[in-house]
Amino acid sequence: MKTIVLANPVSGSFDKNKFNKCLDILNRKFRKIEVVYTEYAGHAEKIAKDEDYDIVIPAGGDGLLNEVINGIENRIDKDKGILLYKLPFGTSNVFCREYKIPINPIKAAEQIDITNFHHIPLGLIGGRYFSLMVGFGFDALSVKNVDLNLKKRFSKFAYVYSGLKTFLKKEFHPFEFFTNGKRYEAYHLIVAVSNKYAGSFNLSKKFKKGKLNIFYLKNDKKLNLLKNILLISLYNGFAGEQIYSDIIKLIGVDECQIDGDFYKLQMNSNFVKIKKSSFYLVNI
Ligand SMILES: Nc1ncnc2c1ncn2[C@@H]1O[C@H](COP(=O)(O)OP(=O)(O)OP(=O)(O)O)[C@@H](O)[C@H]1O
Repeated sequence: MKTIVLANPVSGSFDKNKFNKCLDILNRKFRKIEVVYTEYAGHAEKIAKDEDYDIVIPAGGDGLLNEVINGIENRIDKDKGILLYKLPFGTSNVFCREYKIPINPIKAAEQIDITNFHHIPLGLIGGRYFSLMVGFGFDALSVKNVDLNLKKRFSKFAYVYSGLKTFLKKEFHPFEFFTNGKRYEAYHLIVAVSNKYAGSFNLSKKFKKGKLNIFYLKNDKKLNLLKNILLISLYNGFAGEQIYSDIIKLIGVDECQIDGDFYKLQMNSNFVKIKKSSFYLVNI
């Protein structure tokens, strides 16, 4: 069994000492480990797609994990049964919170147990897979406007600041989507396969795992948007409309955030689909 650890040395909470301790633990557990430090955005995706391995352990944030997942899902031999685990060295580590991987990376390394594993639901839009969510409107623009220097210095608060600026300044545009035999119009939309959002908040108490959980606001009233931001942050719940589906056709919008990173879609007409991961997430 070949294990590859892909570390992003510029991820939000990367710490060389802690990482070395994690490697000591992993070296004791696995016989053959290769460690690669990413050198640029996209590097982890290329390795995950092209290299030979049985277990892959990204050490970084949700953006790094998203690259690894897209790398695996685009492999020719993606059904060979790759195992995946994650060491949380990111800014918000939403994926680890969703799947109850300890937020302390050393504890996460200690608790890895490759005798337990399962597929996880993924979303797919415009050729990109996601393990958390895709967001449009306020969600997308807040991520787009994050100042990367502020993110380096103030971590999560850079997102809060960007959200505030976006909320105060931006006008939002309507777009439409079709699902379950109906047409919907929205200004803000989150399509989630994970209930955890922006850290440890929950999107909904009625979240359905294995479905596209669709949260949308059908008007652009700022008060309505504010109410939702506050409700998610304070009460773990979304006050707008919530529906479930397996497939959505979305028209009139091409800017989104995927798993916390801004992404420009190639077209402004796209399907969002639910998929089962071809890899297995190692359980704890
Ligand atoms: N060596 C590198 N130099 C610059 N960018 C990189 C490098 N390696 C990976 N990246 C990019 O950095 C982005 C952010 O990294 P990552 O997700 O690991 O940390 P984060 O943003 O702090 O955490 P989170 O996504 O949980 O908030 C990723 O989308 C990835 O494409």
